[in-house]
Amino acid sequence: MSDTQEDLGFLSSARYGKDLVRVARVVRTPAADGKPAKQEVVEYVVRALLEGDFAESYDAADNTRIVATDSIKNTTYIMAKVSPHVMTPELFALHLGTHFVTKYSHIQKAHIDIQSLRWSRIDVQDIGAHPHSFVRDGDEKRVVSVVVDGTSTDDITAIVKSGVKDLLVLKTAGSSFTNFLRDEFTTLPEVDDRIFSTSITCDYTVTLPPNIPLTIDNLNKIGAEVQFEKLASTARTTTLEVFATHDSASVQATLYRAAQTILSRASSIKEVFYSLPNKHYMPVNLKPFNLENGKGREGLVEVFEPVASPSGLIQATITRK
Ligand SMILES: O=c1[nH]c(=O)c2[nH]c(=O)[nH]c2[nH]1
Repeated sequence: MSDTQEDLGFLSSARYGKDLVRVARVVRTPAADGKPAKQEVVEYVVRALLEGDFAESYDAADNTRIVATDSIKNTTYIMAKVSPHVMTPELFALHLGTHFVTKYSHIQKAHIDIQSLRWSRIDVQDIGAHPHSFVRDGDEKRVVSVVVDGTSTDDITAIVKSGVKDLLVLKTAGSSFTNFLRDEFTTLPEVDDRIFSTSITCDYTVTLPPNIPLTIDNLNKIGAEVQFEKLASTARTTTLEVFATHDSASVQATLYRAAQTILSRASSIKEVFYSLPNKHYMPVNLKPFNLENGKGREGLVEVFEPVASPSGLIQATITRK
């Protein structure tokens, strides 16, 4: 199709960048003051997308203001080498995003998403946590989503969301589902005992300190004030604790309780979003084999068929009042 065709639409939004940039960073601390040498590693999957004044690359095939996605990828690797904040994904994302909007005057916003994969230290008998050997500790990822906005002529601003995804949990008691709407479309029996399993996605929105302007030089101060690692640990631990201990009337009610508990434990979190698939475990009918598989309170179900699909999907955002 020719570019001389009449435009019927206008470019109402656009962003571009590099996705799935995989980078691992090792930090080595030599032995000193009687302490043994230690190494740390992070492994990230980064998406960096830019917004700005480059409409002409779409509507006039003019690339002169396009920072190549290849350069965006290179920037990610360079930052992984030079950024003092690389080991904390929120600060690394803020560094990368602030870099793009300050270096290029025609770039207004940077959307930086990072998934941090789990490398946990290997526990060795008689040694404890190994100084430089790690194990992939499950599918769970720590996720960070940062939008750095340099549109204003005043301060640069940012929205920082953090959380987890693919955190798979299951409980074999303490979950029921009763009193739901019944009509001619309903076949689901009420159950006062069931398996509750979900793969947790949680995103919480962090309030950045209003008195510290967002600049690359201020990232240390911002990090010290917000304590992103502590927030991540609070959100994860609280999510798991509430899942384990809440007497669940529904996925909805447990989601709500977990979010409220996070808000009560972390004053710098202003909003919590959860996405919880209800991964169904169906009781297997063993009657054809003259076997009981649960009946009433006395005989609880013992054999289940885990069902991959369909699943329920329960989502909500709880915002601090
Ligand atoms: O916790 C639940 N919430 C629902 O909305 C629902 N719907 C359903 O069929 N089972 C469940 N479980």
